Amino acid sequence: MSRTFLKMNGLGNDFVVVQTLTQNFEPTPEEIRAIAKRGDGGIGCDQVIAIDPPKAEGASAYVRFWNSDGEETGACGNGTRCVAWLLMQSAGKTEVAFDTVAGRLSGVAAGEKLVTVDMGPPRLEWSQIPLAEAMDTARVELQVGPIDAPWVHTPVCVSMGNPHVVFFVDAPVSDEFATKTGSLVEHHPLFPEGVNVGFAHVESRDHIRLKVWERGAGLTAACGTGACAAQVAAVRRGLTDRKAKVEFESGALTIEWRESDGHVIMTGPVSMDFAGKLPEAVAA
Ligand SMILES: N[C@H](CCC[C@H](N)C(=O)O)C(=O)O
Repeated sequence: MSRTFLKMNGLGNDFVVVQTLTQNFEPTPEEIRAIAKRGDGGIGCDQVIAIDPPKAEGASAYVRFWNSDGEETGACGNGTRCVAWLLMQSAGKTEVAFDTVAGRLSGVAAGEKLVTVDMGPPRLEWSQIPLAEAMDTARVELQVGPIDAPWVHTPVCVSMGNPHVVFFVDAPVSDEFATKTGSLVEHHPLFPEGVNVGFAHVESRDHIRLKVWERGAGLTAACGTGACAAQVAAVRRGLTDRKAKVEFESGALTIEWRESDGHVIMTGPVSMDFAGKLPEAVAA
């Protein structure tokens, strides 16, 4: 049975979205890698997303995310905006709720191909990131080898349903630095499930410049959950107000760590690139 897909992106962080109306999409890690591969017969993307039929009352779908390395992840902010937009478009609605591994998310239309998503509350406990039990010191100096790091502070760890570590740096970092450092930290023993690595430069109390090395996907053009994590970390450090623009080289998201309920609200664009059919080999 052939499956169609939609190629979408949020600020250049790109996705192959498979919408299954009946039979759930149950790809193997190899099939995900084959889809995500750029060139050589692959479609090419940072994450693969499955929109499956809902499993619970009140949800329009059950959504899963896989990184290009084939591993499933609990959250994907830019992908969540794209899914919310798709579901609202197909239902002719301006709001939607759907379930993910990390819980129920809700989205509302915020303008032409602009979506606001409630990403839920950040998880800040050691065990929720998760961090390795063995290292229970409050201040963990990540010894990541001889790196001419322009960063200032001990990193801050935040989960948005997926693990993030945020380094505050005193100048925006290069792709080369983010790649060298991010790939070292991604599999550091402090993070038993791996980690997404953000490098945040605080420009002002409502503006952060961010670059993210993503777990299982590498350097991406933008990272929605990374933007949420960076803003939560900056508020915790007293560096930004509750609402800020989090800017990537490809564009910006508005992130608010809402005072009233502690939820993180993300607003940003979605783009539809093209539609296609999955190669037979992975269309099972
Ligand atoms: N690009 C996604 C993040 C994917 C996170 C993934 N790399 C993980 O393993 O958690 C975003 O917009 O939030």
